[in-house]
Amino acid sequence: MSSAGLKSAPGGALRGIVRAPGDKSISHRSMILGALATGTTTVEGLLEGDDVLATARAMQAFGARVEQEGVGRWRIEGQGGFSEPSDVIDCGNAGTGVRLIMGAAAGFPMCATFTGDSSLRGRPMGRVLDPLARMGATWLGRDKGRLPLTLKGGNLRGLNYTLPMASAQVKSAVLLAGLHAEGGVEVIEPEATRDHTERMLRAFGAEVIVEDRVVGEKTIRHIRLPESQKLTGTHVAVPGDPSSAAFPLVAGLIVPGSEVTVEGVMLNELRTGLFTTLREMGADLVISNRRMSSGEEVGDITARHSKLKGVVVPPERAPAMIDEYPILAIAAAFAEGDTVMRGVGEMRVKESDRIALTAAGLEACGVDVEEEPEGFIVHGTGQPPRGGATVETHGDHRIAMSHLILGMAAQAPVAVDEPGMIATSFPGFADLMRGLGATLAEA
Ligand SMILES: O=C(O)C1=C[C@@H](OP(=O)(O)O)[C@@H](O)[C@H](O)C1
Ligand SMILES: C=C(OP(=O)(O)O)C(=O)O
Repeated sequence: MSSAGLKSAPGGALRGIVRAPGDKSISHRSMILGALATGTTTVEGLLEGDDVLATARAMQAFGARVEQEGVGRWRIEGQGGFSEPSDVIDCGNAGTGVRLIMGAAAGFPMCATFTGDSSLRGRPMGRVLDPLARMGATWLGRDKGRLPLTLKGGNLRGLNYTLPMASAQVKSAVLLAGLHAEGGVEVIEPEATRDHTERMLRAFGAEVIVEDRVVGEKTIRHIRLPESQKLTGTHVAVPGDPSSAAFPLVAGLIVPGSEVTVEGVMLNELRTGLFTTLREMGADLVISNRRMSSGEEVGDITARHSKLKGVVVPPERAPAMIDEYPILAIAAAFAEGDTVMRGVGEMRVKESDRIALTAAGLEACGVDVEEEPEGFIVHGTGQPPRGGATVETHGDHRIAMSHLILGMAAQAPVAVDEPGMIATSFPGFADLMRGLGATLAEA
């Protein structure tokens, strides 16, 4: 990892056609389900980011054979289950990796010790450990369920679990544990979250029953996994990541004269809240070439420089864009009027406290931001912000990329520390942006 910072500078229009990197959520899941399944799983378009590579190593440690066959092309020989690892499982920076793997591992009668980098060791794991403990798993670790911790699984009982927070990671951990629980599991979602685990379980041959029940004004989703599901290896084509596509697309919207197309972006509506919001702000975003790929809709998205206006983002949209608020806040800094983002308390427990760091980064760049306990408001003036700051990222890839995009259209360059962390989700970010014409240099 480079210790130098990275700096972006305002320059000419951004133009070109690029491919979105593979979706991180689906990439993790393809490794984990491939290892749990019996037989061969082949993956194309895998995101070879640090988070997913940590999950690949973990799957090897649990007994699967995992091999890279070419760029983005991987083969996993699953053993139909996990065997006890002989060393600590280090999930690096990945909340998705460790939470889903703990869920999967809980199904087997063995001990596994998990850790991660300093950011991951600070993130709450109780949200996964609580339902797993109710199913009969035990764990030993620090107060509040922070990593490192040791989990002992096996002989799980079924569970009917209402998610206390909108979290696809918690839902997925319960479903994966449920593969080996007597009576199966049911997860009840007060707010629907990304459904990649459900879709992929089906693709591997499991029965997953999803029912939407209307209760008053709300629709509550019930996801049931009956007991004794068998997974069989399959082929997974990983679609492009909308969370990564967001960066070049917002750059296209805020840099004058730009036209940027990102091809092959997944359009699952539980992931595309950002694009809906940007359109409400007046963004010229056009989706073309809609098609299906491995059970997910994908399309090409073109962004042209646009005059944006502030909006109130409906809080119920948060699960469909939870990782995209930092880059939305950058777009909001160029918009005229207030952009109100509420109901996003979950942002505080990501790789960093993303509400605090987005607000601090924008303020350092001359933008007026109001922070609230569970949200924030960006007061845009319709003019490019001043920029001219070095932004602290606390090792958060999305905070780093967001502020580098800001620097491409601000009045003065913007630098970020720890740019190496960008490789957790978007290893080719700097080169891809340079290919579009952006000015990015070591700082
Ligand atoms: O399930 C997933 O792949 C993810 C779920 C989200 O986390 P939560 O489940 O904590 O909301 C998201 O922030 C993360 O980047 C990926
Ligand atoms: C929150 C994120 O990932 P994770 O929870 O997997 O670390 C993210 O990629 O923005």
